[in-house]
Amino acid sequence: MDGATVVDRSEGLDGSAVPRVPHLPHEPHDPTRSPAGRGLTVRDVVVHYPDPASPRGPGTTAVRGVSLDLAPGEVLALLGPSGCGKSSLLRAVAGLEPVAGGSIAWDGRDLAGVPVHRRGFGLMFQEGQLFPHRDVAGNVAFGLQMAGVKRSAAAGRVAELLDVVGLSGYAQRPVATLSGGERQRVALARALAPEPQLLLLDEPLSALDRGLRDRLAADLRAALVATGTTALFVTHDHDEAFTVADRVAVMDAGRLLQVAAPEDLWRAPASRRVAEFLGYQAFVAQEASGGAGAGGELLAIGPTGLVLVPADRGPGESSDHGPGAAPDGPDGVVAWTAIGTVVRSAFRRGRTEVTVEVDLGSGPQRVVALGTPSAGSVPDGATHHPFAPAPGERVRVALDLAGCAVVPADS
Ligand SMILES: Nc1ncnc2c1ncn2[C@@H]1O[C@H](COP(=O)(O)OP(=O)(O)OP(=O)(O)O)[C@@H](O)[C@H]1O
Repeated sequence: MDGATVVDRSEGLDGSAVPRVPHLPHEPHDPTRSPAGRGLTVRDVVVHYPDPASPRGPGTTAVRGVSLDLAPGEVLALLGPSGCGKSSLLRAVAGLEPVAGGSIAWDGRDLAGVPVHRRGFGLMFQEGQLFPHRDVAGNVAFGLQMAGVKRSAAAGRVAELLDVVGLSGYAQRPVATLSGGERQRVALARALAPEPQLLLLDEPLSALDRGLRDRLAADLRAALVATGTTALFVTHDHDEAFTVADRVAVMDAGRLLQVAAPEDLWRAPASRRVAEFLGYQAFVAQEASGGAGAGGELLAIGPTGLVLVPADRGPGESSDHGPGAAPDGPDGVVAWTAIGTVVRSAFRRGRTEVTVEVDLGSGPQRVVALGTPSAGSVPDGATHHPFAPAPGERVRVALDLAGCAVVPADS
């Protein structure tokens, strides 16, 4: 490790300056949120896979007592790391996997024993699995034909759906000529066409490249909202979950950790594990950071929670915010600072992200701090280039509390 890294404790980590973070109440998980049992009701569901090599072995319990509700018209994302049980839960709701415990109901009707094709649910997977011998319209019309919808009525619905997914004019295109993103749009139109009472989507965008995923996630949300579709959406990508869903359910190791609207989840993660999964990059004991009366809590520092400040800027020159205030931007920087060593600088999305090795109280670690013009901008005619320090330079990082949250320390 780089011996040059130091903590400037005299300037706040253990001392005078007190970081103040708006402390939002954590939304408790309320499994009875759905009005009068309408929509999807999942109660204490367990999904267990026997060990194929040894039927008497312990097998794998993929879902461990999950309860959640999905109101009509709501889009809920199941978010969690690979192997946490998202797909198993989705498949159990679809009827593709038996439940080893608990119950799944739609509009108050228990679905135990109701086969997949009688649940009235639509499915869409990572690879849209289009019919290669049908054109775009033929693919979208498939579900309608299965449901006995007349050809003339189906044609109108197909045109409507192609419009919703942004593929007007594509009706006669052979699917082999489509890009990956266009194929997933067709798959979405096909899944929406029969107006499923619940649409189940399993990583529908994960086969696409990053930029396309971002665009399609927004379009997917628009299509679900425009058609009033109730949807359960599985993803391991929090950006995608936040873009598509009304509420996000975070899963880990078969259990549900927190269910909340994206903004609430981001501002008040219920535990360190949830915060880590959302991308909070560092955790500082409140005692160490000088938080008043904050025993048992951690300050969770998000991707925008650290900024660079000029090396000569002391705590006394920092902004002063009252308790509960939610500072944002460079003005939100408080006196809590530490000195570290630059590992690299990268200019991304219009800002400089500086990776700094620094000790925030629990040993040296790498964090990303945002360069701001106030950190030492370089005049260039009418414009200012953000400060981009070179590797090895010593810099001072400071908190931007608008990018931080408080989580329980023992979580
Ligand atoms: N058919 C199966 N037989 C045995 N074990 C299975 C089966 N399907 C999944 N599992 C196991 O159950 C656990 C949960 O898997 P699941 O696919 O539900 O997770 P996931 O969160 O959807 O993961 P990913 O994001 O990687 O798809 C994993 O340990 C997995 O190995």
